Amino acid sequence: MPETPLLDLSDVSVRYPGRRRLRSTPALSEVSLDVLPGETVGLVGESGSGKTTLGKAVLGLVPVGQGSIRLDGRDITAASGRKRRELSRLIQVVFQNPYLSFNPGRTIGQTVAETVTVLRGMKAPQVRARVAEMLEAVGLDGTAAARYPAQFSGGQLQRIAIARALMPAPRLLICDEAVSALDLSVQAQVLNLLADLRERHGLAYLFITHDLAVVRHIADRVVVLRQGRVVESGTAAQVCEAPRHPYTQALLAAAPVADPAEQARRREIRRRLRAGGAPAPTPETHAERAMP
Ligand SMILES: Nc1ncnc2c1ncn2[C@@H]1O[C@H](COP(=O)(O)OP(=O)(O)OP(=O)(O)O)[C@@H](O)[C@H]1O
Repeated sequence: MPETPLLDLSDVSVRYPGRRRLRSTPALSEVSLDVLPGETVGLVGESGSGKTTLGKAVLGLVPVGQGSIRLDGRDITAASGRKRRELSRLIQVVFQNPYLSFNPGRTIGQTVAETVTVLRGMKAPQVRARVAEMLEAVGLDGTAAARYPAQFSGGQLQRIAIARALMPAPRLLICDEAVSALDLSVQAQVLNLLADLRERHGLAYLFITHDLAVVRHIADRVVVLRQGRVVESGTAAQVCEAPRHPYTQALLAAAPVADPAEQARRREIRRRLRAGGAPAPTPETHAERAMP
């Protein structure tokens, strides 16, 4: 029997209020995707394609106009109240900018503790022990709890944001451009940390990014969004190395890369796309070479 998806979106459409109904395009149109337990699904697309809106729909932050969202088989499309609080425990999110994710006047320990205090009603000694455990899980020592955000680098703050998200023992982590603000070497460290946490905690990820190199590195499967619609999906290797849809090919060709040979290949792909011909993807992945 096929495994029940942890997250299952079926024909989900979202339209923001205030947009002119007849003339505007919805932010999401009939999007279907699923994430299996312990799986990493990359969601890619250029700016405005609807990636964040999809994450918000899963988190219940925007209303779903049509379609359904199921978590572990339960319909959560319009969950509210107690059910929504339970879901908040199971689905956590890490955002792009670690500097905006923290209150500068609160210690790291206070900030990391927030989710369990709110969601699980834990007592103080349990909370302190769990904070120390989670900080250690992301590679920081216990003294970090007493310090303030300004005393940490961007990469360390993103580790702390991940520790905070792990506090209530979620099953799904939505990473919305979670490594985009970090420079390449720090990015690689955080990606490795996420892969390691997945092994140890059986976490599943919905990994939202505009960066196909990152997705190639971390995802099992990739879904490509364009103007709120899924244009392509498949394994990370297939989508990143032999994309079928011209939009995915263009995304790949636009991704920055340091290697001159790869740059030449990209120029050729762009030239062919402009000329209306089919680009010829090579089996060699530039994405791996782009990662340190
Ligand atoms: N609060 C909002 N009100 C109205 N329209 C919105 C709102 N948020 C997003 N949109 C619109 O919905 C569409 C999808 O936006 P969304 O932020 O989901 O895209 P994205 O792929 O995450 O882009 P980015 O990578 O720039 O964050 C865009 O046309 C955007 O302008």
